[in-house]
Amino acid sequence: MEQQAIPSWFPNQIGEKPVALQETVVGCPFLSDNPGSASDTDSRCCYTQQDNNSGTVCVDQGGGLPGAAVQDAVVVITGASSGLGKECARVFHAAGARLVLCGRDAARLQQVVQELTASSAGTQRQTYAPSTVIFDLADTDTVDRAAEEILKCYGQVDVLINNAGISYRGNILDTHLSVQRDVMETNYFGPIALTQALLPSMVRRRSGHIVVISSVQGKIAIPYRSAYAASKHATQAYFDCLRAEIERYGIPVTVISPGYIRTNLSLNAVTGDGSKYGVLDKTTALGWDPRDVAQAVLRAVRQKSKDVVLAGPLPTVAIYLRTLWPALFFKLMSSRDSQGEETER
Ligand SMILES: NC(=O)C1=CN([C@@H]2O[C@H](COP(=O)(O)OP(=O)(O)OC[C@H]3O[C@@H](n4cnc5c(N)ncnc54)[C@H](OP(=O)(O)O)[C@@H]3O)[C@@H](O)[C@H]2O)C=CC1
Ligand SMILES: CCCCCCCCCCCCCCCC(=O)OCC(=O)COP(=O)(O)O
Repeated sequence: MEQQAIPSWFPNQIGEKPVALQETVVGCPFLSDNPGSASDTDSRCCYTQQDNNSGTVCVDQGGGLPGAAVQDAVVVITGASSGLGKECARVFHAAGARLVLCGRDAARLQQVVQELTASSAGTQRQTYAPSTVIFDLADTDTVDRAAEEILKCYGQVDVLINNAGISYRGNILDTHLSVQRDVMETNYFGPIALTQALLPSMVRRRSGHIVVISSVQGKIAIPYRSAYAASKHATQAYFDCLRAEIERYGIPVTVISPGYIRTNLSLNAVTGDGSKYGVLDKTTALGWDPRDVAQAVLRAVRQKSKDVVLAGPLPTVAIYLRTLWPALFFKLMSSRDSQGEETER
């Protein structure tokens, strides 16, 4: 089994085009038609997800399903200063949520608040000026204080969206252990600390919803992403445990695992010595439009989805392969390694 040769026709490309840009559309036929159309009412995106009740994999065609109300809900979004977090802020704000936006940079968050407030002018729906709470998720000691501040904003949290995160580029041999630890602090310990700090108030109210933005790399591990993939695998595991433990309180847990998204993630990634990578990778530049991913997050919240994978056909097959034919998956990953890091960009 381990020695199996890879057929020459086998897809061998890690940075495949996302669904939105693919000719053969599997995930979301409407994304490529409407790059600028992301809006609260445009819920045609279809994607693979775990059905809320049966837990079976289904393709959600959107529309029609009864959903949880977002109007007036208190929604906390970490990493709201840029990328997916900022777009989530836009769609939840437009849907009438009372937002608490979190990040490390007060000025950038204030800029988001101003943009959202300006965008509300003339809209019919009741919208709210967002609040902000500034803290560093990697400094878990400050997270309890931040959670108190968050709770003070509206006295409750209805939806916590753990979105903030950082990526990594490097080979394990040259990576300092401190870098592995730092990525875990931001991507894993920070979000779980915040979740655990806010959870008791949700349990007391028998109400709330925990969402985490993981990644396809929470389901499969690819070369040169050890710190990132490990942090996302840990995230998946923790929130799967949490889902089972808190279902009895009526608090759903949603894990969202996107493929590449067009954001600053690769620019902000850290390398093996802790320095900034600073490159906009091709895979990132050609990734999903963050507005469309934010719409999918809104839908997942409304539908109380348990597990949503937003990925094109190759990553989707890779996820199944990892479980059903691991030897072939490992062979493919080693073949990526032998071609060098360039293949992941
Ligand atoms: N882009 C992609 O291809 C994919 C992204 N994801 C996930 O999406 C999420 C959002 O990333 P994305 O928008 O792409 O990337 P960005 O780099 O654009 O945004 C990351 C956000 O996280 C915040 N952040 C980073 N470190 C910390 C910290 N220590 N404390 C508090 N906030 C922090 C940043 O805020 P600031 O620096 O202002 O403090 C920023 O708002 C991440 O969890 C990422 O893993 C998942 C799959 C694919
Ligand atoms: C019979 C057909 C078999 C096809 C199997 C081919 C296997 C191809 C491997 C595909 C790997 C896809 C990796 C996708 C990674 C991804 O989408 O990551 C999302 C991120 O979080 C991006 O973060 P990064 O920092 O890595 O940019």
